[in-house]
Amino acid sequence: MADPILEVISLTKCFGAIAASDGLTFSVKRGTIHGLIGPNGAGKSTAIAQLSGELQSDTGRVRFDGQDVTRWAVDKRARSGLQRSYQITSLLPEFTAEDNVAMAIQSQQGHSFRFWENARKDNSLRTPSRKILERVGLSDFADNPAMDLAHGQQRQLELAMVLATAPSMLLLDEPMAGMGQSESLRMMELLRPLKGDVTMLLVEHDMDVVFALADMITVLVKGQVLLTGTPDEIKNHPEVRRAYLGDY
Ligand SMILES: Nc1ncnc2c1ncn2[C@@H]1O[C@H](COP(=O)(O)OP(=O)(O)OP(=O)(O)O)[C@@H](O)[C@H]1O
Repeated sequence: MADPILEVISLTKCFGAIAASDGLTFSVKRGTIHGLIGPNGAGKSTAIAQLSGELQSDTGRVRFDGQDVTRWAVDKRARSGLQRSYQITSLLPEFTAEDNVAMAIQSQQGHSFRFWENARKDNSLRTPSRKILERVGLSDFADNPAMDLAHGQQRQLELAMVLATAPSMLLLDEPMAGMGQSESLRMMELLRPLKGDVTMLLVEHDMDVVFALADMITVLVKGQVLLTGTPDEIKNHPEVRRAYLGDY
């Protein structure tokens, strides 16, 4: 069995009287897709924000790749390989798909965009950018401005930008949100082969997607872990069915 790349130990975050995360404990094995599911308000987004470093936890610990990252800021966690997916809002709409990826590579290398016109001609950025666009199925759209891409393609571009930073683990908060069925299927087919190279923690409301992709699933209810198990264990667990899945 693969070793855990991420260990979440008694993680807690309160907003006033609400314990959005209440003693979360689970671990994610390296090279797997791990689903994080639960009803609305269960604390999934809060957990993702605590893991990415956007939210400081009240108590508990996060260990990533053998290091205690509990007090690390977002940037430091990202540089160590623990990355949250980009949001469409971080795309530069007037720049081409390739430019957006090249800038993500450049920012990972710690450069500024000051000499962007020169960087655009730089093969050390162009070649990997093209490769990453190919990996997310956007080769034919490399020269299109991001704003001209369809919604699903913009989500593919977000994925390309986060892959440009060479993450070892991705925190994906509803990567299929706002997508139609065919776009969602496409995204699934893009995520699946990344497994192995990139460990993924996947928050997703679409249970078909979660059950198709995840190796293990953690169910949250009211800020607490109800159960961690394989998709079959989760599907067939009476308490999970009662609390969340209903007649799925
Ligand atoms: N910034 C905040 N201030 C106050 N309460 C918050 C804040 N963020 C989250 N909460 C509360 O914490 C609880 C967990 O919210 P969270 O958004 O993490 O749940 P979720 O499982 O992601 O929900 P959803 O599936 O609806 O996105 C909810 O009761 C929510 O109202």
